Amino acid sequence: MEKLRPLLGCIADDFTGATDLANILVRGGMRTVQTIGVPSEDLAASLDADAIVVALKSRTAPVEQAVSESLQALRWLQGRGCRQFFFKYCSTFDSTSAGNIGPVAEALQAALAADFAIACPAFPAAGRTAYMGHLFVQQRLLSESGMERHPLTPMRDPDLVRLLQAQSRSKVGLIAHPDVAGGAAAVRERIAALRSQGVRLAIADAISDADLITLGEACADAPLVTGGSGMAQGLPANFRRSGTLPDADASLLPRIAGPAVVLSGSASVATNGQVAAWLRGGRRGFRIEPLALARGESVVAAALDFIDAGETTLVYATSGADEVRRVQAELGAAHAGALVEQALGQIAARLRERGTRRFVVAGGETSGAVVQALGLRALRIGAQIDPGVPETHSFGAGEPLAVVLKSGNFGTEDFFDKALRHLEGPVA
Ligand SMILES: Nc1ncnc2c1ncn2[C@@H]1O[C@H](COP(=O)(O)OP(=O)(O)O)[C@@H](O)[C@H]1O
Ligand SMILES: O=C(O)[C@@H](O)C(=O)COP(=O)(O)O
Repeated sequence: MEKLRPLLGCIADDFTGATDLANILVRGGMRTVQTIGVPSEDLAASLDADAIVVALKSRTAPVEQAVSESLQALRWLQGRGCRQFFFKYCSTFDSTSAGNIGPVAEALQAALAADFAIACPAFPAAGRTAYMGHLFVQQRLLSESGMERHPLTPMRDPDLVRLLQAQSRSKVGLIAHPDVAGGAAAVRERIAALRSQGVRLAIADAISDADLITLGEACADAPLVTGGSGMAQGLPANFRRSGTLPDADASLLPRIAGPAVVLSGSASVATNGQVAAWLRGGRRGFRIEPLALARGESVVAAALDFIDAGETTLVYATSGADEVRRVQAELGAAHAGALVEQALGQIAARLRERGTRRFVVAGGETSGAVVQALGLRALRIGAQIDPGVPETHSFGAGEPLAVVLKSGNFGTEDFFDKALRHLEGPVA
């Protein structure tokens, strides 16, 4: 088979966010692989894809580190021959108070000699919309959505132009909704006007998928696009229009058989509902107690004893906000998180040795820990299970595994069952 040259090179600031973006690209008909960090050259040879997403863990890293890792990823993607580049951040614009999004976007712009880039975190399918430069989560402004209390990236300003301007050296502008509603030509006109005023980065409004398609079309010739996963929705059509992307189902993956496990270290509201629904259904569950881990009890061994290859087990540290606060007050948030992540990582690695082949993981940080403990290097992206969450298969690191990485906020209440049913699906 002829080897594909990638068209789109993406840099994502976290693992589940990378998977979310890859899912959008696959739905747009682009065969997509996600790499765990910047890959080594030996993996490059097996990366046959229309789009490559390099997953970094740079969202909460110090600014200089986020910039240097993003530039390293860019150089690697340029070396693969990508024609356009996408910087993916969270649909809630998660950035530290020092602000990684502006500096990374500006560094990528400088490296690509791109004097203008759009910035649009909107993802209406997940309830994130941007209007007049203000970001909403469902019906609430970002700063009143709960995100203002996020432990690592508290989002207290919903005015994204002001926020991005505070993070950036260059002038930030706005492509407001009336221009977006006017279609791709109106957006291009607005971009030309902003450029003539010296604006180099502009927040773009979007309240619907149609708006995102318009913005994507307007960015057909842009060397760099930045945004949430939704902003990538319109990009595959550009490649198809230019004749570089054939019509194909990009989501086909063969079936991987073998025992399954669900690992949840996510503390978010959606995951709490999913864990509760699983347990309410009388399904097998093993609770990881961070305080027991801190006391040095053999929690990992107990979990491994409890897990039954015949019946899928949920291993979870997921707890309500009050319980997490109580644990964090005792252990410190970072230590508590590290203990849980390490335990879930160890359990995953041991289960793989015991023959488990299918892993459903909940939580961004948790996914990072599990993927690293399993030594995964790259994932081929399959069909969507729920918005933002596709099935993936590992490759380039031993026998392939079926892996589902669920961002904390994503998925319906029956997500774990749905994901397991999906992995059982017909052989492609
Ligand atoms: N019961 C708990 N007490 C304290 N920390 C926890 C608990 N359960 C999970 N954690 C930690 O909270 C963090 C959750 O982050 P993440 O995995 O990104 O999911 P989410 O962002 O959906 O909450 C992880 O570091 C995890 O180890
Ligand atoms: O854009 C989004 O909302 C997601 O892709 C994402 O990045 C979520 O991050 P986590 O909640 O940390 O998984």
